Amino acid sequence: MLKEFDASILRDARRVVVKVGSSLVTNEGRGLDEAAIGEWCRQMSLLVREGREVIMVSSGAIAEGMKRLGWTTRPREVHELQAAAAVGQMGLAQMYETKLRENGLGSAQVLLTHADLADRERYLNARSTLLTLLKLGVLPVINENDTVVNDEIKFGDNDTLGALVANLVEADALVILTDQQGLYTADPRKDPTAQFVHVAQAGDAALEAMAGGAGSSLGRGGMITKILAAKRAACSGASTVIAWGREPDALLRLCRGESIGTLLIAPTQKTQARKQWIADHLQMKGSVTVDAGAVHKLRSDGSSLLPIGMTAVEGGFSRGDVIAIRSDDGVEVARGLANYASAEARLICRKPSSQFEKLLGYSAEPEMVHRDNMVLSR
Ligand SMILES: Nc1ncnc2c1ncn2[C@@H]1O[C@H](COP(=O)(O)OP(=O)(O)O)[C@@H](O)[C@H]1O
Ligand SMILES: N[C@@H](CCC(=O)OP(=O)(O)O)C(=O)O
Repeated sequence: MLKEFDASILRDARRVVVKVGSSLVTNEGRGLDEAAIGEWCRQMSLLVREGREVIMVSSGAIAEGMKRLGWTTRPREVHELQAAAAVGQMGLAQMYETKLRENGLGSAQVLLTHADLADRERYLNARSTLLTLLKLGVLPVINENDTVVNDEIKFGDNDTLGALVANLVEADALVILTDQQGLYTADPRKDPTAQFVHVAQAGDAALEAMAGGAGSSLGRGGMITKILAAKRAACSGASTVIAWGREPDALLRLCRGESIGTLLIAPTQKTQARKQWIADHLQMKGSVTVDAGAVHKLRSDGSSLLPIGMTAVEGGFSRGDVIAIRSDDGVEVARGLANYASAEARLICRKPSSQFEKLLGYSAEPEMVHRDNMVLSR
């Protein structure tokens, strides 16, 4: 196990996903905790003002819905849980909107399902929307779209959703705020001798043995889903901090480089992780051939691939598929995520972006493959 809490990880993080659990958000089910939500919103707005990009993943819809409906025990029927989520989500969105606005920040509600992130096209759409919101200086507040999912396809707990969002937007860090100071060697509610874990490597199997289930009937996952979320976030190079949500100024202090909570360090760097994922694609559904000028731009200038440099489109692929980029002698120059399906790519091949709207009926990205989603082949 690692000993040093590397405070520079959070200090240097530009893009951060913050996740808060149901019990914190709803004050153990007593109703939306206005003061706590206000505090997180104040801190997040200060972070945005200093140039960081922040996304919030907030639970609490079901717990708040139960409170508003006067239900004291969690229903077992899925449609009742879904109804509670629909009621509670109104309050949640309203509260975040109000508190962020009070702090001078715009907000946006994004409700996602597993199917949205499993489908390549919807995945890319969700990604583009979130990145656009960040660029606009608006803070996205995400929850699972509980009303349309059933048990088999649910994320279930928002720790997993937080990690998937961190992967989706390639965040530098995931901060999971909960009702404990962080990870202990055993559930501190059950084992008073449990020791605090300051730092460890995300994905270390020993952590999974320490973590138990949820501490209250409101939380879904407990510590185990947080440990697994850290492992998942690490796949795209994001490190995770698990910290107490009521720790004064926790978010600000973490981003100033203070050691708070448990840090689970991603073993691979962000860009390396993403490029590795692209490079590892053995089977590609298609390719594009590019002219000598485009080859030079990709290899020497670090440019994205624009359709004007393409001379042919081979195979059938969808938006979001990994495709090969080849020179006219068939040698693979690079590979990356296609912004356009093959049928559309054929329409805009050799064309400048000014003509895309006329050719496609809509205007979208100027790049066929963006540099961030591309890795050069050796
Ligand atoms: N090893 C552990 N260290 C800390 N907390 C643990 C551990 N194992 C289980 N837990 C429990 O996990 C709970 C936090 O998870 P959960 O109730 O799902 O919260 P949230 O709503 O914040 O996601 C804690 O209150 C604690 O009882
Ligand atoms: N989407 C659900 C959250 C599920 C849940 O309980 O998550 P968590 O409290 O983070 O373990 C809701 O808003 O009620």
